[in-house]
Amino acid sequence: MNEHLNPDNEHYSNEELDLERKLRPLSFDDFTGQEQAIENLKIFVAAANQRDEALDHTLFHGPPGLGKTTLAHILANELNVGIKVTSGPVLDKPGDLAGLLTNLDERDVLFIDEIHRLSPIVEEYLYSAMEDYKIDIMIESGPNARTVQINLEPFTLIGATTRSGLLTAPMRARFGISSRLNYYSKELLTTIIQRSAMILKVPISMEAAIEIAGRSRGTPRIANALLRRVRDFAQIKGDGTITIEISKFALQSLNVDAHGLDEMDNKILNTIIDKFKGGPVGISTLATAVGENGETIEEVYEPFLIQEGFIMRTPRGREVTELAYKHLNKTKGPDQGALF
Ligand SMILES: Nc1ncnc2c1ncn2[C@@H]1O[C@H](COP(=O)(O)OP(=O)(O)OP(=O)(O)O)[C@@H](O)[C@H]1O
Ligand SMILES: [Mg+2]
Repeated sequence: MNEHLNPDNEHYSNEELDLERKLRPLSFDDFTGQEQAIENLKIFVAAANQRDEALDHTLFHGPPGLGKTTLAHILANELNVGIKVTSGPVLDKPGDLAGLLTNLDERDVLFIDEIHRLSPIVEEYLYSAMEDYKIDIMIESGPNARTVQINLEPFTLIGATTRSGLLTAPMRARFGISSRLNYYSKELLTTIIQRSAMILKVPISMEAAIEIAGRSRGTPRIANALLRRVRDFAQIKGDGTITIEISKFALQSLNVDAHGLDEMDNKILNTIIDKFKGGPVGISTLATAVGENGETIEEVYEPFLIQEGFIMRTPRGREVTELAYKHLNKTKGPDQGALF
């Protein structure tokens, strides 16, 4: 497994990487939530296994930290095949891709993270590999240079992206299976935190797990990260057990937002309130004001803010709700809301 090719990992310290690996579910049964997606995948995998065929190419899309990479590895495990891991920005020449593809065994998985960031040349090269399991490679150079077509073993490409809107239509069309991951409920995150605590061998009360879950922005990665930090507080300030008191104290010390909103979430809400009187404001205007790409706001930030009831989408743009004012301790100006 070429984990080192995964740029994802750059953001983590060794300790964190190690824990990430330990906490990562390895099978469908270990994986909590995303029920609809999992139920379908189980069927597709069972059918492919029964026919002894490669699983159809599969795309996972959705916000960061919800389990796309985890599911790619689970699929390889459940298919009982090998997996090679790479990512869009790393593959800059068709030759790199050819090397990976020709080393795949029958039914193996090739996982390409951040697949929306493939260069157009590499992407085009991938098309015939996906479609006919064939690629052209250039042999020799100079006057003798020529291309030969070689056959690949049937394989499964698994792509992951936080930005499905940036995938080209031809790329998207080549995935037989496409699965969108959604934010996790507080209940599911509580279960995930309890499972992680068990693996880390740290006792945790039900109340504490619920408290941490509520501050995790619907995201298992954040839930696990908070659990690890709260565990430190329990170890140093308490007797090692994660109680509700320790959790509240730790989360407050860590400045974790009561809803788990991150900096950009809060910036978006603050901007709509302060600069646009609470909205409605169009996505591109908002994007310029917060200095983020409009599509990123739509795919990565907004879904959570809408799900949690901080923002409403109206035909004239985005509007913040009462809950957003309350969350940010702001009051509506006199002329705000008067239009409605
Ligand atoms: N359903 C789940 N149950 C338990 N743990 C989960 C689940 N989904 C994700 N995790 C945990 O959250 C961490 C982050 O998940 P993962 O790396 O798969 O997210 P991702 O969607 O690939 O994120 P990114 O877009 O940033 O690459 C994993 O290490 C795993 O431990
Ligand atoms: Mg990932």
